[in-house]
Amino acid sequence: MSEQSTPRNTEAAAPVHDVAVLGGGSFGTAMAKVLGENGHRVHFWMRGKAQAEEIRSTRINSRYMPGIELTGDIQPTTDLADAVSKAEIVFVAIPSKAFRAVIRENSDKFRDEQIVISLTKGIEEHGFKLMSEILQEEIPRCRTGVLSGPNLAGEIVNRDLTATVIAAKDPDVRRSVQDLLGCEYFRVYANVDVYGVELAGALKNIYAIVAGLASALEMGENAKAMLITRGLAEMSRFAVSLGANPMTFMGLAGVGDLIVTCTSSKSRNFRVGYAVGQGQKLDDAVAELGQVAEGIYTLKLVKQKAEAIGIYMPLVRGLYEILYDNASIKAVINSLMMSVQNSDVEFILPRTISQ
Ligand SMILES: NC(=O)C1=CN([C@@H]2O[C@H](COP(=O)(O)OP(=O)(O)OC[C@H]3O[C@@H](n4cnc5c(N)ncnc54)[C@H](O)[C@@H]3O)[C@@H](O)[C@H]2O)C=CC1
Ligand SMILES: O=C(CO)COP(=O)(O)O
Repeated sequence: MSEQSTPRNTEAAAPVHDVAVLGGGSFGTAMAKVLGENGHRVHFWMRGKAQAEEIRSTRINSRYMPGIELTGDIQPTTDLADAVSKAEIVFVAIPSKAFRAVIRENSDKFRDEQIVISLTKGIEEHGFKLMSEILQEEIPRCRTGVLSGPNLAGEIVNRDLTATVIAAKDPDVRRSVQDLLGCEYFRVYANVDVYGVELAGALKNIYAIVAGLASALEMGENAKAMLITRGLAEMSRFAVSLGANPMTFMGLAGVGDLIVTCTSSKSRNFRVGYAVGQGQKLDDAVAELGQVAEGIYTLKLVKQKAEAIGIYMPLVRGLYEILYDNASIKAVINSLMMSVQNSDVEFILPRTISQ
């Protein structure tokens, strides 16, 4: 049977699997919902007892997904060891700041060869580690992968059509995740460039903040296209210098995720940028959001790293100056517009190094 005609998750074909989702925020909830609707038994771990109790009794996570009913066999729990021990595959949706601590504290709960997939789009502060690297360091006995793509949680829970990417070296890991998550509204494409897929997911958050800022300033549609495209050039330049495959940036985890987060006010990173563009202080914008906007941390780390390894990232530098050095937005824009006019696609025509 050809790939196109293979039925997915038909009632007769789909076996029930035990899976764990770690993290009771927006994205953990969205992925738990997809897995539950696909007929799997979901051990849904979160820190808060009250939150777990609420989901158990009402089937709703009111703080992160108000009004969305979690149907299927989703079992909220605060017992991480129990959730992981029962699961064939574990999905981790813990913000990057807490990711290592949660995995390290519980590293002995994971089994040899167990599949563990990061859903987190961020970078660890010390050592510039991505989440898959943290998994490899903390639980090297496990088989790991990364899921990333244009995946706004608020749309997935409404069953809006969505596609994502599973990146893993091991083909069994890729296939298992495709089988578990794929359904009539959620498609899972595969990639082997784990580093590129993961780095793309973290980097695009920076440009979503830039796009939010531009939107608040009503810069226009041409400016929006310029920012997204130059953001893509900048993030792929950086990622390729660290070993990512440039072609990954043409896929869903690259340009796909960049488009959705740079054009949608459903993106938390976009919303932070928009608020700052309207004159709000960064701290106030983040506090008002009440959810994680990974880009504000990623920005600092990427700026430092880019300077350390000599990668030209004018949008990163400009946004950093606005958010952290109180630079005037107008002055930053002017300096970006008046910098040396350079190559469009530097994989075709190398940039002239004169800025
Ligand atoms: N929401 C979205 O649309 C998407 C989010 N992601 C990524 O998923 C990751 C998680 O984000 P969201 O769920 O959206 O964030 P969120 O802000 O909605 O929720 C964060 C969750 O993490 C929990 N948490 C924080 N520190 C913890 C700790 N020490 N131990 C246990 N739990 C802890 C919080 O209690 C909360 O349940 C982020 O890296 C984000 O970039 C990826 C794709 C889409
Ligand atoms: O990663 C996301 C969509 O793919 C979600 O973006 P935000 O974290 O900005 O909401």
